[in-house]
Amino acid sequence: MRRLAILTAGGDTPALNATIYGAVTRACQHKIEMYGIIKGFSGLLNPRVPHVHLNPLFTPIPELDPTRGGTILGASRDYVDVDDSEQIARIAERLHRLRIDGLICIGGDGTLNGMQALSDIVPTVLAPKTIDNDLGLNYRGEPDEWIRHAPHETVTDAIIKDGYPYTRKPSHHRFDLDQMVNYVTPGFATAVYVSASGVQRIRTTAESHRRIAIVEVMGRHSGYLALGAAYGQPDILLVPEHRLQIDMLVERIKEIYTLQKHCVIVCGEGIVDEHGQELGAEHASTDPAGNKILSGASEALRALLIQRLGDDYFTSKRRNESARAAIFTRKLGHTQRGGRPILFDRFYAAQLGGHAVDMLLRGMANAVAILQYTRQRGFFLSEAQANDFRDRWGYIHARLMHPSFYDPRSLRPSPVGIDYLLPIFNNALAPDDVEVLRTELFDPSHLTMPYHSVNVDIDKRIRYLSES
Ligand SMILES: Nc1ncnc2c1ncn2[C@@H]1O[C@H](COP(=O)(O)OP(=O)(O)OP(=O)(O)O)[C@@H](O)[C@H]1O
Ligand SMILES: O=P(O)(O)OC[C@H]1O[C@](O)(CO)[C@@H](O)[C@@H]1O
Repeated sequence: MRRLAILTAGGDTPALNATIYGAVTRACQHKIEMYGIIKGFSGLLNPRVPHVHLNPLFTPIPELDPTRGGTILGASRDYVDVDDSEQIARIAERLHRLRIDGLICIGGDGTLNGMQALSDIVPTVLAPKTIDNDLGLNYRGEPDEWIRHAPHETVTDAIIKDGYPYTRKPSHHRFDLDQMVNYVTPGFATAVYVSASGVQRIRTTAESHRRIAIVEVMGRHSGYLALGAAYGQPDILLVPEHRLQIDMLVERIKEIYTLQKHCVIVCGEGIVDEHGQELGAEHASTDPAGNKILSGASEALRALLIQRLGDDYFTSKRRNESARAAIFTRKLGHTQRGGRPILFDRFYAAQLGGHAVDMLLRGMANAVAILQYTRQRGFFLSEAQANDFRDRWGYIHARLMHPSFYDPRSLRPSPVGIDYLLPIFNNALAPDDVEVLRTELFDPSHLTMPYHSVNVDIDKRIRYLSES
């Protein structure tokens, strides 16, 4: 292989540049040229295929800094239509003219779905990323448990994908952490770091003003991020994999509020009510990939609590605030996806990027570089076939957090959930992750110099395929 291409698709994460860096470093060692495709799949849909040579003279370009969050290549959620054979033929022709021998897509479950069409025309592998930690399997064979229903069938608890409602058969699998496929994905650790810090900061106001804070974290239908936010010591944690038991929740809040005069609740953005309906789904819209944009779980929960607790509850506690004033929400939002990646993400993202290059060199295609963990071996790199992630209809589902990670009675992580988190976070931070704050944030030049975006420098490096 003489020349590879790499792209970043889906939402950004702090570890994308680190993955690109790992892939480029490995490519340099093998004297392979690496072209970065601009803005994910949309770069391939563009007849001029905007791209950047990432390692001229087999040296990584200086803009490629593994500690810089996001992606210097840009990302998008544009769609390669598997059924549009003409579009795919055009992409094949463009890659051929660019003399690309293999492609690395950095992305999550959506990217893996979108990669299928490409792997038929050029050897393609996925290097995983996502803050949601939903790319992977809790155990091999998990995709076979999905049931696809007729497009317009009304089914409770269904997740709608590509127009089809999907539900899960009850699982009889005996879960063991060692069997997870892709234990954790680069991007997740940094997002947890931000979420946990956010929870701690928001508690200050709740505690001082005797309020109930509801902190909403991302993750779509998967509760990993909410689970990880437990490091910020919220009083209550709500995850999408367990239906909300409102009576129990209200009782628990009262107990906590009576004791400590405030309460901090973390909720995943995809939490569901007693009937399996998403709490914040009223305002849902869709992006081109068909992902629901989940909005408003925390606001919907707040409305429920205002109604259930009422002003009287707070008056009885000798507060002169209404329930409306005493219960507030904060979405941590895109802060979870931004900024410098912490050590765990930086290191394993780079390893996975390098591994993706090795996989292509070994002749693998339509495959995924994965990060495995067992109690005996610790973390190690491996690979899986994309088909291992597909259900019987060929669809790759986002991994849900295994329900055993959560204790629905205490509304906290279960012992299994704690065992899951510990290996990731025991040594996740490096001294420089903390030191950087001390040395860089209050740099006096920040007050006088405008922000210099890496996009400006990358723009000067972009080349195009001639249209002739
Ligand atoms: N079923 C599908 N078929 C073809 N392309 C898809 C499909 N699902 C998603 N894609 C494309 O894959 C890319 C990434 O998908 P998506 O936006 O779901 O993010 P992701 O890879 O799951 O990562 P994250 O969830 O972390 O943002 C997008 O460009 C999207 O259009
Ligand atoms: O950046 P956008 O398009 O608002 O997407 C937000 C979604 O992307 C993710 O950050 C990653 O999939 C989700 O957690 C979240 O629901």
